[in-house]
Amino acid sequence: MFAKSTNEKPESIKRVEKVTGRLVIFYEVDICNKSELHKIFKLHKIDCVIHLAAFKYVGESVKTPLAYYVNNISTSLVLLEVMQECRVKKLIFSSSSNVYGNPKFLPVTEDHCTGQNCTNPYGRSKYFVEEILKDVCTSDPDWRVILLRYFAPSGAHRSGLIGEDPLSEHLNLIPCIAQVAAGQRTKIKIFGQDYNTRDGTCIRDYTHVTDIADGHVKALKKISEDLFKGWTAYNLAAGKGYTVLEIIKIFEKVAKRNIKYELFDRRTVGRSWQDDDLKTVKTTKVVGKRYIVLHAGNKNGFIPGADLVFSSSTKNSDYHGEMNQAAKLQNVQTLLEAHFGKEWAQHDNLEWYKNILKGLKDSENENSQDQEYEEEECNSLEDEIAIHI
Ligand SMILES: O=c1ccn([C@@H]2O[C@H](COP(=O)(O)OP(=O)(O)O[C@H]3O[C@H](CO)[C@@H](O)[C@H](O)[C@H]3O)[C@@H](O)[C@H]2O)c(=O)[nH]1
Repeated sequence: MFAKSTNEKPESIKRVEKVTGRLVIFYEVDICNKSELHKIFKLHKIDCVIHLAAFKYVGESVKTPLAYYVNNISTSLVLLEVMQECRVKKLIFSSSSNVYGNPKFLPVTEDHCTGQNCTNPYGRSKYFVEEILKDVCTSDPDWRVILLRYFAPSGAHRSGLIGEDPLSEHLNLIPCIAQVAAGQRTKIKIFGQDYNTRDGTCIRDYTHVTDIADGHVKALKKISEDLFKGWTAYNLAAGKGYTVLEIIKIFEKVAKRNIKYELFDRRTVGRSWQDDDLKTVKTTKVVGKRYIVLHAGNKNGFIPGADLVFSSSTKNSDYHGEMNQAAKLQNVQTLLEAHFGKEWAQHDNLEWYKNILKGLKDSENENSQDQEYEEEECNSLEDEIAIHI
C-alpha cells in the first residue's frame, strides 16, 4: 500500500492488519513522485494495482476545481506511466457514480452515458481518468482495467475498529450526522430541498463500505480471468435510494438522539436519483422567484444595454408565457429600433414570438409547443438579426 499521509493515520494501518490478520506493507509516498514510485515497483512483484488515491469531496471540488483536477488526474497519469514502464498492466480504478451526471434513466446501469452533465469537478475528474484509461486499453491490448463506480460509500467495519474519522471540514452526509449525534457539531446543513423526490431532499444510493470492499475482491478475481480483455465498468451500489431526511430520521431512531438540521441551497448543480416511483427523470422544479435575462444583438455582438431582466412571479418552472407577454417583448423591440432603426426585423423563423407580439394566445400559436426548435433556430441564425433567449 502506498499513500500520502494527508488523510491516513498510522493507527488505521495497524487496525487494517488486525481486522484482516495480514501484514500491510506501507510506503508513505506521494504518488506524483515518479522516481519513488519506480523504486517501490522494482522492490515488489506487483500483479495488479487498486488505485484509490484521490480527493473525494463534491462540495470542496466546486470551490477548488483546479486542486481536484491536478490531484486526481496527475496522480493517475504518473501511476499509469510507472505501471507501463514496469510492465504492470492490470488496474482497478476507484471511480464514481458521479460520472453519470444527471441520470437519463433509472436505475442507472453501466451502459448509461458518462461525462454528459457531470455536476461537479470531482465527478468530471473521475470521468476524465476513465477516458484516459480507455485510451490506454485501446493503445495496448495487454492492459486490463476495471472501473468501479461507487455509489455513496458509507459506514464502518462491524468491529468498530475501522470507520471514517474525517480531517476535512467538508464531510459526507453520514459522518456529518454521526458528528452531530456525538455532540461534535450542533447541526447538519441539508443541501437542497427542491429536488423532485419524496420529501424534496436529494436521493442517494448509500452503499456499505464492506460491500464496496467485497466488490474489489471480486474485481481482482475478474481481472485475472483468462478471457478478460480491455476495460469493463461495474457499479458498486446497494440498489435502493434514500433521501437525506430519511437518512437523518433512520439515524435518530438507531442512535436514539435528536439530530438538528437546517435547510440550505443545493451544493452543486443538482444531481439526484429522483424518486424510485417515477419512471422518468423530470426537470427539477425551481422553488421561488426566477430572474429571466434576455439579450439582443447580431453578428457584431450584443447591443449595449439591450438586455432585459425581469423577475417572474410564478413559482413553477414554466415562466415562458409570462416572459413573452407582449409588453415585455415590446421593450426589446423599442431597444432594437433605437439601435437599428427600421433596419431591424424579426426573423421569420421566430414565428412563436411574432405571434405573441400579435397578441395570439399560446393555444392559437402553431409553434408554441416546440420551444426547443425555436432555440435551435436562433442558434443557427448567428448571421441574422435575431432575438436570442
Ligand atoms: O452535510 C451534508 C453532506 C451531504 N449532504 C447531502 O447528502 C447527499 C450525499 O452527499 P455525500 O455523502 O457528500 O455524498 P456524494 O456527494 O454523493 O459523494 C460521495 O459519493 C460519491 C458516489 O456517489 C463518491 O464518489 C464521493 O467520493 C463521495 O464523496 C447529497 O445530496 C448532499 O448534498 C447534505 O445535505 N449535508
